[in-house]
Amino acid sequence: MQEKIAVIGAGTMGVGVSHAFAAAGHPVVMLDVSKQALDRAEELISRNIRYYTMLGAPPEPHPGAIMDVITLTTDLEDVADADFVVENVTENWDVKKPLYQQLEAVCKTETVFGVNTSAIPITRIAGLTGRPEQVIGVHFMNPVPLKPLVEVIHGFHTSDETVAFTRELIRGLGKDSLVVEDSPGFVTNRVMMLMVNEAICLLQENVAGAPEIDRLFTECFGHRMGPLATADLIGLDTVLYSLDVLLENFNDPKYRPSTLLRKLVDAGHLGCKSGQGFFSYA
Ligand SMILES: NC(=O)c1ccc[n+]([C@@H]2O[C@H](COP(=O)([O-])OP(=O)(O)OC[C@H]3O[C@@H](n4cnc5c(N)ncnc54)[C@H](O)[C@@H]3O)[C@@H](O)[C@H]2O)c1
Repeated sequence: MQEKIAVIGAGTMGVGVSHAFAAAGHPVVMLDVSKQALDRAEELISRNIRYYTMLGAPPEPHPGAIMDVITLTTDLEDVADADFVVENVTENWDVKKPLYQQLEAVCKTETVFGVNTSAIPITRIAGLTGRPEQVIGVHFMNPVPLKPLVEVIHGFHTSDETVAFTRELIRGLGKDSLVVEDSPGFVTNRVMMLMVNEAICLLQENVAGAPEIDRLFTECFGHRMGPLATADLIGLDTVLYSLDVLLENFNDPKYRPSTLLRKLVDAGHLGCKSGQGFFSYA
């Protein structure tokens, strides 16, 4: 019997994480506070299945197999018996904090909490629960079904059993994992968010246009995507929240988000998920 997975948050990451666990045969409960987000998630997963298979993800065993094992809900009681929670809600302490207090109250004592955050320290989140040894960072990359490696973050209290259990689950998805110690932004986003923010500053200063900035990275450095397209894929609100977390934690002005980034988020230009960011997505 495959472990039951609870995926909290049905946005950009929740969609991909649910897809990956369901494709590996796990029963998945996907929870969001927004019924609209759940409807959109269902539509996106169904649409992504054929697309990701074309790009190299394992095919569905039979049509409908992936959605068949995903239950959509807005009721937290439905995740009570999950073996593993992957939390993917908005990158904001005021949103995550009450959620962990609720999860702690509702989930069985054995449940392991996997935190899919871009930058918030895992030890800080673990401190919201009465089971800090069962809290671990699982930094999945977007789009989850196509990315071969997961950055796993070892919190101050995370136990060896929790690390082993989590890595085994990730192996079952056909992915590898790499364990790093807890620090804001971990390895990936401490570097990547700075690069993305600096690219936005260049655009703001009219040093070059968005296509030109990205082209220099794809064609000169061989990056698969430029920093601005990467920001659009992540979500500009998530980039902004992550920079705010890095700035708050390190108290170093090098993480100060560009004013253009803040303006675009205020304007509702959030990247791929809203249809418009630095580039347009029909
Ligand atoms: N976007 C990326 O590329 C990426 C990559 C790795 C990690 N992350 C992290 O994953 C998390 C989610 O990011 P995202 O891009 O999917 O965000 P998103 O804005 O696309 O989705 C967040 C979802 O969480 C839901 N939500 C908010 N509060 C909730 C609650 N209390 N209970 C249940 N659902 C709730 C929202 O309704 C929304 O559907 C963030 O912490 C982010 O930093 C994002």
